[in-house]
Amino acid sequence: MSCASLAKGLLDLLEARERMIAAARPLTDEERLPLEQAAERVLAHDLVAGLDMPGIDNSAMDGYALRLAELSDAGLPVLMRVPAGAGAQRLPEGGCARIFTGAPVPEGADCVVPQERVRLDASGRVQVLGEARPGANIRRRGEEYRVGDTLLEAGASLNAAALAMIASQGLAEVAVRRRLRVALLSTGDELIEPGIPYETGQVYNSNRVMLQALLAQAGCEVIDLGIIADTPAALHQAFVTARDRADLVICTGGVSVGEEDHVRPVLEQLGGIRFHGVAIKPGKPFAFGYLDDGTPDGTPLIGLPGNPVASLVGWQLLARPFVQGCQGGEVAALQQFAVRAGFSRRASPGRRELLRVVLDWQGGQPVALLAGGQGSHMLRAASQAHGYLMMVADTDVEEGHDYPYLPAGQFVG
Ligand SMILES: Nc1nc2c(c(=O)[nH]1)N[C@H]1C(S)=C(S)[C@@H](COP(=O)(O)OP(=O)(O)OC[C@H]3O[C@@H](n4cnc5c(N)ncnc54)[C@H](O)[C@@H]3O)O[C@H]1N2
Ligand code: MOO
Repeated sequence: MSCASLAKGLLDLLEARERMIAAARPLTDEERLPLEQAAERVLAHDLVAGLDMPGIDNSAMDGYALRLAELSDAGLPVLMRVPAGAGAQRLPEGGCARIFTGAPVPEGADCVVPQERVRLDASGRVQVLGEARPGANIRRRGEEYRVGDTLLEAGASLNAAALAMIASQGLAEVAVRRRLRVALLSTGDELIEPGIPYETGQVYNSNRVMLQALLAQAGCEVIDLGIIADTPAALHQAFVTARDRADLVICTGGVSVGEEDHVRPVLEQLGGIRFHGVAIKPGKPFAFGYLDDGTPDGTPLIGLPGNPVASLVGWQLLARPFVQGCQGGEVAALQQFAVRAGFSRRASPGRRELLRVVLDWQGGQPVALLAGGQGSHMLRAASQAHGYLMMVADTDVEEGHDYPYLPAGQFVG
């Protein structure tokens, strides 16, 4: 989208995202962890294979290992039994071996025939039914990778399969990047914590638990500073405390333009703003800057809007890639593909709107339907959406036309 069509003073979403990614300075501190504590952490160094995989030629099936050249109508006697875990052995001439999945293929054998494809005659000799091919059902030593190969690159996120692969190398520990320490604070005198009796005009703090969950999913250590009073002095004090304890400060609310919105002026006093305002709906009053001298040597601060869905979108599209970059992880490009809209909707002037939608499969094709109310305070649709249908600023959605769809799954973790 050209900048000319953006609402005045607002950055385009993709430019703001690029700026956040470029601003991230990867943490260099690392720690060694037992594998059972390393799930979803970021690998600190390339992982190089110390063992061939598989380590031996082994059977992929329960069956019989044999020499193809010795097969005849007379069948082969079973001369040995090789369970998984057995040591190296040689197949005697003129016979075959009973073998099990994962067991070492005895030297000399060039094929494993699954037990379903043999018949044992009255004397217990093995007759192969159908054709047997050289090398069939033998998993060769090193066929997946060899000693010295790079298995994972530094920055990889340790998912369950990655942890299993590290374990399969015989390693009990792994070096990972230290968790990013994030100070989290909510502003707003109307806010009360869940569990407290409600009085008219008050608002339960829903951003706090949402961001705690999102930060935990992203592998951060959360320093929760709770609700801060809506005064410049209280916010000033909270930012100083946060700055001294954390690598990054995230606050929600008070980031718009009213006289009750103190985030921007206090950030300007204590450091400097890099940008404020992104041409998206929800999520417009997103702010990014640094405490201390306002340069990247200071502590970064992200101001998310108070409206809960605006806060969620600001996290997913802008704050999360910054956090991933700071953790030394990979920041994937936004995943999107075209999906048909099952509704029509008027455009927002000057902002891309991210509609919370569910996919309905109609005749094998996905069709996007609104997941519910689209106000930036409406959590119900956000909690049920499968993803976002991204509208172009100033362009209406017309039912039956295709639009970019961003699956929500890409924002998890
Ligand atoms: N004159 C203008 N007014 C507003 C503009 C604007 O450009 N000009 N922008 C609007 C947009 S867009 C948004 S988004 C909001 C964001 O405002 P703030 O970030 O300053 O947030 P608050 O005013 O503090 O709160 C907005 C809304 O969200 C509720 N809230 C705040 N914190 C929480 C929380 N932790 N949990 C649940 N709900 C929260 C708060 O009660 C308000 O209802 O500004 C528009 N206004
Ligand atoms: O950008 Mo705000 O999030 O529309 O409500």
